[in-house]
Amino acid sequence: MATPEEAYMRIIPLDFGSAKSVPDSFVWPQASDEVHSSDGLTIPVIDLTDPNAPQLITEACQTWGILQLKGHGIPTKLMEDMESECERLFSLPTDQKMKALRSPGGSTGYGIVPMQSLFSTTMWHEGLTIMGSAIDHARLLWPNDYQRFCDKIDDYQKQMKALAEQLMRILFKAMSIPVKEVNWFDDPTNSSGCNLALQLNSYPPCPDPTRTLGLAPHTDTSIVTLLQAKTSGLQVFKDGVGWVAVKPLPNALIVHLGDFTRILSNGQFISVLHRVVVKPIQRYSVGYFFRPPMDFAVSPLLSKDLGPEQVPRYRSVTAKEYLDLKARHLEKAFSLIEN
Ligand SMILES: C=C1C[C@]23C[C@H]1CC[C@H]2[C@@]12CCC[C@@](C)(C(=O)O1)[C@H]2[C@@H]3C(=O)O
Ligand SMILES: O=C(O)CCC(=O)C(=O)O
Ligand SMILES: [Fe+2]
Repeated sequence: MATPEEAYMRIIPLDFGSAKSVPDSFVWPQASDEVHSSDGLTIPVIDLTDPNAPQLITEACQTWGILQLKGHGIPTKLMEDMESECERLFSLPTDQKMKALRSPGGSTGYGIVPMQSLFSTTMWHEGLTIMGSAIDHARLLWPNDYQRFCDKIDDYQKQMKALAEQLMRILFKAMSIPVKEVNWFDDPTNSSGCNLALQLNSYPPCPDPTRTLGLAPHTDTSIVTLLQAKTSGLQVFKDGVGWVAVKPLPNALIVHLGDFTRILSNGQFISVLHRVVVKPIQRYSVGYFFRPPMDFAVSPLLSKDLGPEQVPRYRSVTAKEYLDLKARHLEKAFSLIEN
């Protein structure tokens, strides 16, 4: 298994900007799988200010595990600023971006995503992972002009955290789980341990989009992921249907459930399998990963009023244990914790 750095080196010889063709090492045969986009089938769109939002969100989580959210209250200006910060970051010269390279086994930094090291084929993608303050990476990327980036990232994370917590309360209520069951949730001191993460994604223009993939099929290791993207490229897998294209509505946020909610809900909610296809034009996305503290015991929070017959489908694991299983086995991690 290639180390992240070795895997990364498979990308550096290819300066995406000047690629005239897709090298064999980037070829994903499944990239040309048939996808639903013309038959009108798409993911639910819900307005958070709708009085029925909790019910609608719950249904979307049980049937799709993903939805587009309007009325979320995140300032449009802030979302646009994030898009332009992505543009400013990923249009830096490669050798400048390399100064913030994610170190092998490191959890933050520039370059490939952790799951890349599980595949022998390279994804048409570059990213920056941030946990907490972005200052360490920003100082490497822009030695004389890093404050603006850090301020935007801080503001964005603060807003996203508040929205993620609001959604969590809705989901926990739907699972009829008293929020007090997960003390880290309300405990302001502990919430700093929530190991939240921000992932900035760049999918450079691709000369032959049907030959490669931006991100391979995966589920997120989160409770919930809040994603912004201006253009299409995200596809979600729906059982019995196949790949369904997501067409982002202007200023809407894509909310998808991660593995931890599937475990907490004892399989009632879906952790949506998704992938990203690429195009001849540049695409950016920003994902906010809301995750519990590393030492939090993740197990089905069986609600009392769903009756004693509720059998936990998964054994209890700490978030750290599950992350390690996921990093090594990707989707197989679920079968490794099933009772
Ligand atoms: C906070 C996170 C969540 C990460 C790891 C870390 C930073 C980057 C995220 C992704 C993004 C791309 C898919 C994925 C599977 C990957 O390899 O990197 C995600 C992973 C996870 O959701 O497990
Ligand atoms: O770019 C996208 O639309 C999705 C990105 C994603 O799945 C991720 O960052 O985990
Ligand atoms: Fe994802």
